[in-house]
Amino acid sequence: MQDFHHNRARALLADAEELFSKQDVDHAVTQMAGTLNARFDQPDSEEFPLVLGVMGGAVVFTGNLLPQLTFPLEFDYIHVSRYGDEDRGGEVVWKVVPRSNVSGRTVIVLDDILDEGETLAHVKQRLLDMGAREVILAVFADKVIGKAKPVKADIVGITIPNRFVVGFGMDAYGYWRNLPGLWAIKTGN
Ligand SMILES: O=P(O)(O)OC[C@H]1O[C@H](OP(=O)(O)OP(=O)(O)O)[C@H](O)[C@@H]1O
Ligand SMILES: Nc1nc2[nH]cnc2c(=O)[nH]1
Repeated sequence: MQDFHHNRARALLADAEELFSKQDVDHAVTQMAGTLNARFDQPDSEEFPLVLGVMGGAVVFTGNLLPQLTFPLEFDYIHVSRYGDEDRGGEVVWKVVPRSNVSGRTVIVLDDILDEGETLAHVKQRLLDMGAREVILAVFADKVIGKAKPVKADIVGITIPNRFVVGFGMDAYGYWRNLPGLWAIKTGN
């Protein structure tokens, strides 16, 4: 069993291509933090935004971004999945829904990737329905898919080509969320 996973994970990576190095990724996250700090770290600002990480893919992005934010905030998470262990999206499945603390708040949603946009469109709508005053979508990677998306990110770290990527929290078949850079895999493995 363990051999199977080792072999499959290694084969996946052997066929993959690094698109963004750890340095590229770090630089992009720091730029995103700068954008958020420019809005929320103001001397006379009384805003106290709620930052929501979208688990599981956003776990690494969230962990890297949060210590670079310099303003008072509340952190919480939601858990939504639509890909599971597949490389194609399906139905949006809520595993942990937003808590009632979103009502009346400015909510900053952190997610690893905006692909077809279905996940974040659902997330944004649910937060607005629950009474969020403003929803800011901050995505680490925005994929160029050649067609319109149901939602647009407000803050983007990197723009990536239309390939299935792993690393920096993103997985293929459950593998390689732990890679520090971003790699494109061959799909259909
Ligand atoms: O724009 P979309 O096409 O909807 O895809 C984007 C979503 O896909 C990934 O989640 P996934 O369903 O793989 O769950 P995970 O975060 O647990 O990996 C990613 O974390 C985004 O939330
Ligand atoms: N790991 C991963 N998850 C995704 N969810 C939507 N697009 C992607 C992608 O390219 N990679």
